[in-house]
Amino acid sequence: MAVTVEAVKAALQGLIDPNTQKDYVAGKSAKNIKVDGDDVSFDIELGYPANSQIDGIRKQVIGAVKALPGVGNVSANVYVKIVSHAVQRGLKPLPGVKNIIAVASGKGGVGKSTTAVNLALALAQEGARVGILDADIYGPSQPQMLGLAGQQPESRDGKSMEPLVAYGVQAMSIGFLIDVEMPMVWRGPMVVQALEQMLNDTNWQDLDYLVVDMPPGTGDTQLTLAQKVPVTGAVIVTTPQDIALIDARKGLKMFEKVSVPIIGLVENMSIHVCSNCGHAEHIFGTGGGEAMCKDYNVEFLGALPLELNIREMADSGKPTVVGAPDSKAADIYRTIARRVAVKVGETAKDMSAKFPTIVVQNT
Ligand SMILES: Nc1ncnc2c1ncn2[C@@H]1O[C@H](COP(=O)(O)OP(=O)(O)OP(=O)(O)O)[C@@H](O)[C@H]1O
Repeated sequence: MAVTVEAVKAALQGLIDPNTQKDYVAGKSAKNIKVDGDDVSFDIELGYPANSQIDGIRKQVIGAVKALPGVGNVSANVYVKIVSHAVQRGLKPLPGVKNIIAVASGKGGVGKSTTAVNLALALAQEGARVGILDADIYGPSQPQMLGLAGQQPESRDGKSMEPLVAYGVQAMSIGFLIDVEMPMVWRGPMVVQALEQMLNDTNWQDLDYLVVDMPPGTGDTQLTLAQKVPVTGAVIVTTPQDIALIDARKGLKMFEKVSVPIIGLVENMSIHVCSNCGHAEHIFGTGGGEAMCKDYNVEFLGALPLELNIREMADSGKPTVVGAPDSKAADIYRTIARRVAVKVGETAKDMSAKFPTIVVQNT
């Protein structure tokens, strides 16, 4: 029986992409299906970085098509194409940056910066071009966590700045631009201007994702930033205790108010496993993050344990994803990163480049 394009399509329709949970036809990944005699070739386009996934997906799709009666050689070109997605109405995406992901928290100290850096590193490990912008005015910690402490960005033309680079991730920090010893009342008003400068005057090199480590909280400064930074979506980090969750809710509402889609929630310091006896304790309570996600119809991206190693590695300039890539925690960060990328891929695409600028002239 001769093989047909329809039969190949049906076979791909019967397979679920393990990351998007959609079949390859409904998810618009299957392209260019060609049948030449017995031989079949097709493309599978993934909208998220997938270094660790490509081989598995190639085997999965080739296996299913090979099982069709009458099929000879099967070749599948599985590749990644990350596109730019829409930002808040009235804002323009940044040139050279396809997607900005804000990492925020309702209150300080919940592990937002640690989550942001591991998220950026995990996206880079999966093959994406990634930058991190440290806008955490209360404690800019990205230079330390990336082993860049003491370094300063260079300017080649006296106007724009070159990002520093660590582990393949381009980095810029508000700590480079303002005196963090200065009292907060003076720093506050400078934050918005400094952030705009970092966004616009950094020579970001062709980024798929720019992760922005936002200042914690839901005050005026945070609201202004949420309005001014052209983001694709926001990730909220919280710990499971009630008091942090109340603040996380406020964070979620703040982004909703300014029409920024919520990518999901990360629960940090979820459980503590004693490194001596292995006993597991929910120090900050349990189930709060997931319950909140159900209430607000937001994706629960994952939960990180409270683990000495996570803090030590971040402090030493080699966060878990690069410092202990084979650890369980690194695996959780990578899973969260993949979910974030898939979720970004599902938001509305940026069409601004497709429309001509319309100028109304009185003649
Ligand atoms: N899962 C974890 N296990 C152990 N320590 C952690 C974990 N996550 C973060 N930490 C540590 O907790 C401290 C606070 O984390 P971090 O700076 O990421 O929080 P933050 O929410 O960004 O705080 P702020 O916004 O106030 O700067 C850091 O010392 C960090 O190393």
